[in-house]
Amino acid sequence: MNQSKEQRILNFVLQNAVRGDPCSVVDTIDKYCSQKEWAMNVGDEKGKILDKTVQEANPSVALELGTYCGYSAVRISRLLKAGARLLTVEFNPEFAAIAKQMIEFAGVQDKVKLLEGPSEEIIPQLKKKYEVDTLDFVFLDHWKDRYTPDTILLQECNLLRKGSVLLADNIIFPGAPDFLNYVRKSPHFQCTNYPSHLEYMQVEDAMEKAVFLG
Ligand SMILES: O=C(NC/C=C/[C@H]1O[C@@H](Sc2ccncc2)[C@H](O)[C@@H]1O)c1cc([N+](=O)[O-])cc(O)c1O
Ligand SMILES: [Mg+2]
Repeated sequence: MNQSKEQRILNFVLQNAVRGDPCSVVDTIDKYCSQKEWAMNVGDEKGKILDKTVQEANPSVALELGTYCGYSAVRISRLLKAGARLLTVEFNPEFAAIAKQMIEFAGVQDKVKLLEGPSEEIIPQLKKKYEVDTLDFVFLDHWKDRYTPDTILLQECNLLRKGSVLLADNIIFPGAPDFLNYVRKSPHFQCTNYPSHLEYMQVEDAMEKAVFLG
């Protein structure tokens, strides 16, 4: 049975990156996906925006929706302070298995908890089952039509506090128009747009930061 693209990305990392070095894992994925096979990792250009936003928020508890191969989970967790944790949600079992190995190879497994299942099921479990009080940072990079319902769900589950930072990928391509509308029109969010480019391509894209005002 021939390998999946995601398996080929993982194998390239296992053979070319430095075990226990998250930066080398991130750089190696970017090398493969820019030179060999495109894949929907946030990439290095938007990754730098992600880095700055994470460092500014300096979260104790962060949530990622859409793990895929674990690129942004490794990228985010490498910046977390001692004792801080990232919960990342992935519902595709094949992707979750790849991401688990990617996270372990990078040596960030003590900071990252991969939750398998759809975000709409996992989010309501975060407080009781995963001992979350409120979320300091949320990275949205899953199905684009889930950004808005999941943002509403996070509020309904009282998982956001004054100052919680949401960062959404792909605002332009593939686009998340209803999310953009929702957060920009809502009195509960202060929004900032970060123009960028689609990972590994010369296509316009952008990220949107939405800070919850309570
Ligand atoms: O479609 C995109 N992303 C969807 C990502 C989806 C990821 O999240 C879950 S869905 C899920 C996870 C958790 N809960 C519910 C659903 C999928 O199994 C995948 O791992 C995308 C597409 C392009 N592009 O250029 O076409 C570029 C990008 O940067 C993208 O992020
Ligand atoms: Mg994306």
